[in-house]
Amino acid sequence: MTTTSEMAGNRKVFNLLELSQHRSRHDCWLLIDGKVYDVTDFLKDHPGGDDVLLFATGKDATHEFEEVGHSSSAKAMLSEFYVGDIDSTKANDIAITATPKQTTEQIQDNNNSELLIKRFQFLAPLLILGLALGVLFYQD
Ligand code: HEM
Repeated sequence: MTTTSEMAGNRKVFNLLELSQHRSRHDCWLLIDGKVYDVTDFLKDHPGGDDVLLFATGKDATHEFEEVGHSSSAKAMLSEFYVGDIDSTKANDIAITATPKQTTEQIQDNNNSELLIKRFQFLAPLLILGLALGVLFYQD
C-alpha cells in the first residue's frame, strides 16, 4: 500500500492512511462527503467547539456534520478548508484506519480481564482437586 499522495489533475487525492495521520490538535483533517478539509486553524473558532472536530477526525465525519444541521453558511465555509479528495478506490483502508484507537483505560481493562481469566485457568484444577479431597475426607 502506498502512503504517498497522488495528483489527479490538479486535485490532490489522499488515501485513508494519510487521513489518519492528521488527527491532532496541531494537525487536524476532516473527511466530509468524500472531501478532505484541514481544519487545524479553525479548531479554536468552531462555534461547536474543538472537541467535536477532534472527535470526528480520522474517519468519515459526513454523518456527524450533517446530523448537526449546519447552516448553509457553515456549508459554504467548507471550501475555505478544502485540501483534496479521498481515494475511494482504497475503501479497504477504512477498516484499518477508521477503527477508533483504544484508550489507555480500555487497554488496561482488557489486560485486567485477561489476567483474571489466566488466574481462573490456574485455580480451577486446584478447586476441583480440593473438592474431590473434601468429599473423600467426609466419606471416611
Ligand atoms: C469544516 C467543517 C465544519 C465547519 C466549517 C463547521 C462550521 C460550523 C458553524 C459555522 C457553526 C455555527 C452554526 C451554523 O452556522 O450552523 C457550527 C456549529 C456546530 N458544529 Fe460545526 N462545522 C464543521 C464541522 C463540524 C463537525 C464535523 C461536527 C460534529 C462532529 C460539528 C459540530 C457542530 C456543533 C455541535 C455545532 C453547534 C451547534 C449549535 O450549538 O447550534 N461541526 N459549525
